Amino acid sequence: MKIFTSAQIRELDRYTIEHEPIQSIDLMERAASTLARTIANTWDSSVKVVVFAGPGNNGGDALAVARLLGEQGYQVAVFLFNIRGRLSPDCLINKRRVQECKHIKKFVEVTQEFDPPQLEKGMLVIDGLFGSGLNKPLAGGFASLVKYINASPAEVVAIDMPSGLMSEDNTYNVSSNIIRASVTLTLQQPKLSFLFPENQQFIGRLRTLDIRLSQEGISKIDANYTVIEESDVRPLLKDRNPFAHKGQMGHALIMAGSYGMAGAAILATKACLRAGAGKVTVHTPRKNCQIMQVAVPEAVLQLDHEETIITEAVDTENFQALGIGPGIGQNEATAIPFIAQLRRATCPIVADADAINILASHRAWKQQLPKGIILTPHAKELDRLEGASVDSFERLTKAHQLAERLHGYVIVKGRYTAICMPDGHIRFNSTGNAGMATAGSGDVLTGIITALLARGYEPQHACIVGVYLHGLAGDLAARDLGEESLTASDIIDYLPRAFKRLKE
Ligand SMILES: NC(=O)C1=CN([C@@H]2O[C@H](COP(=O)(O)OP(=O)(O)OC[C@H]3O[C@@H](n4cnc5c(N)ncnc54)[C@H](O)[C@@H]3O)[C@@H](O)[C@H]2O)[C@@H](O)CC1
Ligand SMILES: [K+]
Repeated sequence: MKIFTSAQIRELDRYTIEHEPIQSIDLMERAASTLARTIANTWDSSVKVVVFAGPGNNGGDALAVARLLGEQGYQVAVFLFNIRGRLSPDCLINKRRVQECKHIKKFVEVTQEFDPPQLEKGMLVIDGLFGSGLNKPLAGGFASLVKYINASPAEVVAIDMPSGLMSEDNTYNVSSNIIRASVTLTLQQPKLSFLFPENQQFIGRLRTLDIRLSQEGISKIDANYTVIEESDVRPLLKDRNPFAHKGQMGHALIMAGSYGMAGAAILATKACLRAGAGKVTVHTPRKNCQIMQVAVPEAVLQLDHEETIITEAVDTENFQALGIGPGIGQNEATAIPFIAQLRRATCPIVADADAINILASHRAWKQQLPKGIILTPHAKELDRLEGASVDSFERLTKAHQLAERLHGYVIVKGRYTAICMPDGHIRFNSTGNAGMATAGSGDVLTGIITALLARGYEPQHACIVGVYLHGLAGDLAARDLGEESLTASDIIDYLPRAFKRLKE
């Protein structure tokens, strides 16, 4: 699913109007009837409704919703804010329709002073002040109105977006001047800012309503942001040739673990095997020998000369992929061979966890990373690598600039894991759950992506399939076990089911 910017939403709007064709006022009516139907399915007509409408098309939607609910027997009070004496054409038409509607008993057009209505518990506020046309943070009277609504005990339904929230960049926004909705009914597709954790407090429960904007227009507009869906992943999966032998299924090298962190190596290796690699070799410190042999008998061990840390860079000629970093620590004796290893590797690489921390403390090394490398930081690791960010948008921007600079892939892990491609595209994962916020979950992802690379997936496909499978395995595990008790090992155990589901 594509995520459009506000400029692209306007473009799509115009495309739909021109090519369907449909009058813009009728498109607004279509959106409003879907909104009103959704509201009526959740709240019956005993609820008192207060509608706050702004001067643009978001306000137009809200006025149309007010009329439609009024016609269905809801008691609706409407406040239209027309401070500048200028309404969008469709907002103006809907203002007249509300004024002519005998079911609306209270309609107030606010041009100067505003005497706010009492908002009580059990009332429903419909927020149609601003949507995707907001061009700067709210201030003055609108900011006071937002604070008034937020302080009230009434439930708030936001139309398209919580008013005050920007579709993309909220870095310089003022959070107290943004509506905190209990439900957001967004039109056609979620906005970029909805994917960020710090904005969940404004959005509440999100529902995306299909208002049938032109499918042709949607496919023509090139979106920088997309959300990965199952239908995107299925066609990418490789078949296993019935005549295959293990030598053709990819030989992966995992460089992981230090003494006390053997678990990271075990998880990455197991995940790599479960994600379909034909053979997996693990390079790990000597002291991990026994535990690795017992925990993952399928893997081949390549022991470092050192007892407790990794101190060698090795030949990768016989491997089709290298996964490096989980649990390796940040000892300087590991860091030096680590960068040598990256330079020396002849196969695709996934670098995770301590690999990223080492890069963060050796800034100059970032320039030496091989093209096509896949880095998988979580938010904190990315902050260490690229400097702290004030919010998720800024962090995403840094990640995407890093991917462009490296000609590589930066996977920022989180609720909607973002894969930043070297060409500037960003793909968000839709699978996964809060249960996966648990130690070792990242090591599992490293193992999965390494396996896919070894199997011969293109790096961008390995990233997409990898994050999707990882999240899906977590979701299937959580369905059976619940989120609270989920462990990284459970994600590995459910990988077979995730594959099966995608191959069905
Ligand atoms: N393609 C779609 O998805 C459709 C969108 N529609 C609605 O149209 C909305 C977008 O409408 P508009 O583009 O008219 O934009 P908005 O209604 O979000 O706001 C635009 C108005 O707000 C003013 N404004 C912007 N920032 C302000 C600020 N900080 N303080 C005070 N005033 C400010 C602008 O000058 C303009 O008058 C969507 O959010 C949605 O609700 C629907 O009508 C149907 C189709
Ligand atoms: K709104």
